[in-house]
Amino acid sequence: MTEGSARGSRGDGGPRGSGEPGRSTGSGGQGGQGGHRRRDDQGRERNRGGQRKFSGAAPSQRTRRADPARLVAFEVLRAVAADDAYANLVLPASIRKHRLDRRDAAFATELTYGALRGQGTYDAVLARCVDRPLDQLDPAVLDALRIGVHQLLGMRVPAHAALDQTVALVRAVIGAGPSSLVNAVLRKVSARDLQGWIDVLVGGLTDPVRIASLTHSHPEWIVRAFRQALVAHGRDVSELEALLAADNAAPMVHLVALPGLGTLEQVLDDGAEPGRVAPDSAYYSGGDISRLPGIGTGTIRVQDSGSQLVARALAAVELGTDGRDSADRPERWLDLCAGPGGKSALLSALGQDAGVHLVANEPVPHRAQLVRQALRPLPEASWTVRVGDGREAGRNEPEEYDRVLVDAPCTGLGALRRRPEARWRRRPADLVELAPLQRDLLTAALDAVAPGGVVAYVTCSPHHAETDVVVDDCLRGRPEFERLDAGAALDAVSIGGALDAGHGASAQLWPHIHGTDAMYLALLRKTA
Ligand SMILES: C[S@@+](CC[C@H](N)C(=O)[O-])C[C@H]1O[C@@H](n2cnc3c(N)ncnc32)[C@H](O)[C@@H]1O
Repeated sequence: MTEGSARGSRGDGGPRGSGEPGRSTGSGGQGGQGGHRRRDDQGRERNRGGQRKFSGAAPSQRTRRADPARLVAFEVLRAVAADDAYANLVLPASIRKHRLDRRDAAFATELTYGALRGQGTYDAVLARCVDRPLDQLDPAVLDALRIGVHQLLGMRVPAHAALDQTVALVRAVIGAGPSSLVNAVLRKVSARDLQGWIDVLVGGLTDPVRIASLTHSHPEWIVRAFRQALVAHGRDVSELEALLAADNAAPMVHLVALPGLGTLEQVLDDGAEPGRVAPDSAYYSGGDISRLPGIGTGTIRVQDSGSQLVARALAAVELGTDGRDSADRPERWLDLCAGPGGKSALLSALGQDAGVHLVANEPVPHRAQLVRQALRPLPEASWTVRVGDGREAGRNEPEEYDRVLVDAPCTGLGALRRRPEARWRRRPADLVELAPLQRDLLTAALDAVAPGGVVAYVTCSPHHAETDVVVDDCLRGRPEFERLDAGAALDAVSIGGALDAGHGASAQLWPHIHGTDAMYLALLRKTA
């Protein structure tokens, strides 16, 4: 597991002056002696001077005041576990509530996301250090332990600080009772580094899936699915390690400037890097994006480069001429599953010069409202947002559209790096539940597309059951559809023009190869 190795390491710079604005002092840490921690702009925590020993004071005698950044991480983990909350929604609110400065916010973010992503490996380590099954622990204590373990193994926070501060957190928010247990367990954990623990966990194992699962903190069924998808798309199975590791690295925020509307100049001046695969894109890791120019007006949007590429591929791919009357009229495009509107906005911007009218369909009213917001920078006459069930599009509007995007509801297994808790929440049963909807939506799109028109079937998941299997099922008995080379279509709209996303019946983007979410694309053209 690579979590935190870059962002969470310590000790690569000198100590800062104690009067520095925004420095978090915490309280009573380091054995209740009032020791200060310092964090740099990335939230890395540093030693004040050399390694210190663990506190001599009994856990029950130590401070009860929790470091606010750790408190934030704890609150988010609790909300995720107890309320099924999404970390990326709860975290910013908790950071605001506790008024963390930029450094503490970075530390809290790394601690929260790292503890969530690493949970599989960390729980396996904890199981070796706790004298009872983990499900017999108070869930709040288990979350506090995970926070402690990530500091020790994923962030390389000095061991004494990780222990003392986690014990302080437990005393403050749970009570003095479990503090001795937490102290004792974390001491045991601190005896090895991450690799040392992984060696212990996988020692004697032979099943490569189990080994990869423990090493890279993914559920085994997901490891198996990734392995199968790599092979299905002609990649070497040895890439699995890199793919899993990519899910554990904190991803950069990807930005897109809507063509004809936004410019990235200022964002790049502000420290963003130019995107490497999608045109008019950038990568940003400088924190709060809301202050970036263009974000407020919606002309620059947060969107993974993979999502950008699949939308661009659909917009650019050649239509068939047979039976189409598009020479006489502007094209009509349909985004069948549009909420929250990221691809709708890019599609509409891409279609402006050709006078395209985009219908963005979304059944959930509040998500449809987000689509309207996303489309706000585009001329109102060029788009329609509709609240409706996409499954009815084929019956209600047969052969109406020239290009149809089916960005299907899916497990999201291709975006695990951006949704730290998702891998533990998803179940194989979700695939079964989503399967009929995915098929119905694609079938509706096949019916709604005009002769010569193209349907893009897209998922942010590489799982075979919701990608190629769905497309194969829906195309059975539909000889009027031809599969286009989706890899070539992606190449044609990418920077450099050679993405290596596969040139078979479908294309697959990968985090470890393309730096994108694992987006799947199939392009299906209706012949006359
Ligand atoms: C993967 S998301 C789409 C993301 C969107 N294309 C974007 O880029 O912002 C799938 C969407 O499908 C919607 N959905 C669920 N059931 C649907 C249905 N029966 N018809 C159409 N859309 C549906 C969900 O509400 C969700 O907004």
